[in-house]
Amino acid sequence: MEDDKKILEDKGFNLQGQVVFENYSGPDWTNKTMDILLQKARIMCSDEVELYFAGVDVTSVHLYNPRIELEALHTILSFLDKALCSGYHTINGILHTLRELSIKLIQELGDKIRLETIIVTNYSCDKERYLLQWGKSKGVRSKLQVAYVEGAGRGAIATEDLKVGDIALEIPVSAIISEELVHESDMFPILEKIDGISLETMMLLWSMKEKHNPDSKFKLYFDALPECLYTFISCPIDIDRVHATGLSFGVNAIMALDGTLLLEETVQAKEHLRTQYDELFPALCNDHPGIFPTELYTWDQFLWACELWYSNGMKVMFTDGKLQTCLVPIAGFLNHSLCPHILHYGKVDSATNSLRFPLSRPCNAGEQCYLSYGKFSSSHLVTFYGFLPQGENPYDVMPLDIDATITDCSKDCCPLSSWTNHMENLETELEILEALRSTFEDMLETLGETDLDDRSTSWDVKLAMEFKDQQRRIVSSIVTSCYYGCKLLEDELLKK
Ligand SMILES: C[S@@+](CC[C@H](N)C(=O)[O-])C[C@H]1O[C@@H](n2cnc3c(N)ncnc32)[C@H](O)[C@@H]1O
Repeated sequence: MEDDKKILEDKGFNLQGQVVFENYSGPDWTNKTMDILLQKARIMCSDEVELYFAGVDVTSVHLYNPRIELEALHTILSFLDKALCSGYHTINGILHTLRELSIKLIQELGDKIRLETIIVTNYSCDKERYLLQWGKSKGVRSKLQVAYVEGAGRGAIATEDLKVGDIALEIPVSAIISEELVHESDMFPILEKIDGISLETMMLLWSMKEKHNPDSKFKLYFDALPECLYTFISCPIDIDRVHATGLSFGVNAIMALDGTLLLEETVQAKEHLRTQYDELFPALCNDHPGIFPTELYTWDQFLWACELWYSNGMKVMFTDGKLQTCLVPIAGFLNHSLCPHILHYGKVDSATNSLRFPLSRPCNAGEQCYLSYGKFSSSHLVTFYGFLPQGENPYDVMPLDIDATITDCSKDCCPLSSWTNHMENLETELEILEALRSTFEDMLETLGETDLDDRSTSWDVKLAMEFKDQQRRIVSSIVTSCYYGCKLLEDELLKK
């Protein structure tokens, strides 16, 4: 927030929340004004990391990821809508023109980034249809239907042309799986006595049993979940492994991750879960066999539930201000995209007591409607969701240990002429860039070559190899940038 403020001030923007429409003349007035609004909105919509990477050129459209562009346009649209509602009639015409332009820009952005969805027609969607019918009977309103889509299991498809602001889906609170259910269950009095147990773990244990309850209110929800998460067989759309995450990677996939940081991440995450499981079981089954039947609380079932909650859990803010991780039937069919249709969701609307999923960009009938799961790196998406998003992920991270022993000239050098100072700075930069190049070259070597013959048909090995390929491409482009950076600096130093 402080960074946002500073950059806005540096760029000469007014921080009091007021927007001054400068008196541009000529036909380009609307475009120029929109440009200024966009520059401001891009900064407001960027977080600390995004601002850091955008650097001095924060307002340039080229450095921005489409999600920020969409957020920025959407912020402007909301601002214009609010202004129009507040009834400053003298400038209504201007506001309407700007509003039309922002809608047009959102549409154009959507056209640029549209992902092709291939619907797989030879799979029955009966269970999903039953769930939708159940939803309707519980007051769910939906402009989406469910279909199998290539590469992602099920997906939500728009049944009609949806505009910005339309509500694609509305789920009443009574149809959401939340903590309330565990509180009402017979396991709560036992679980609440366990030191340090979180409500999320309680929900997880509740869902492991509820999934087998023939009288469950959420039976159709559990029935529509993929049966088996550990099918490492070849399957064109990997239906059976939807919700299987990096946590169920087999030995070959783990081996394929060698040289990547994801290896450590998945191993550690799994170890953490195993410890958590061992702390609870078999003790709970032994002490309360009626409530925790041994056959429902195996390690495999525990891992299944963890994967379900990681890949389908949604943070919901209820009207009392409490934030809970919930399972939201039907909304759980929405897949993730780096520039989704639905950006803002998760807060229960107090007027309707429902969770609404409004569109931030249009979605045509027949098109897959995407949600944002959050600003996650590819390694996080692989570990906790079991997929790699299409396109370049601006949230990918590459943690680095920087050796702080590289000479810092600025501290102990005596005052120098500006030319000498400039040259010394260049030398330091060259030294740093060379050190970075060598670090990334080592990393590239550790990642090794792709052995195409090794590509197995199992989903986990394929995913691990894809991830490694992607890491290799990122590291290799960093090495190339460092190489050209060094060359530029060397040329500059030769002018000495
Ligand atoms: C909330 S569910 C979404 C619906 C899911 N496709 C299904 O069939 O139930 C999350 C899971 O969907 C899959 N998924 C979501 N977005 C995806 C994407 N962009 N590409 C591939 N798989 C995706 C992953 O398996 C993820 O764990």
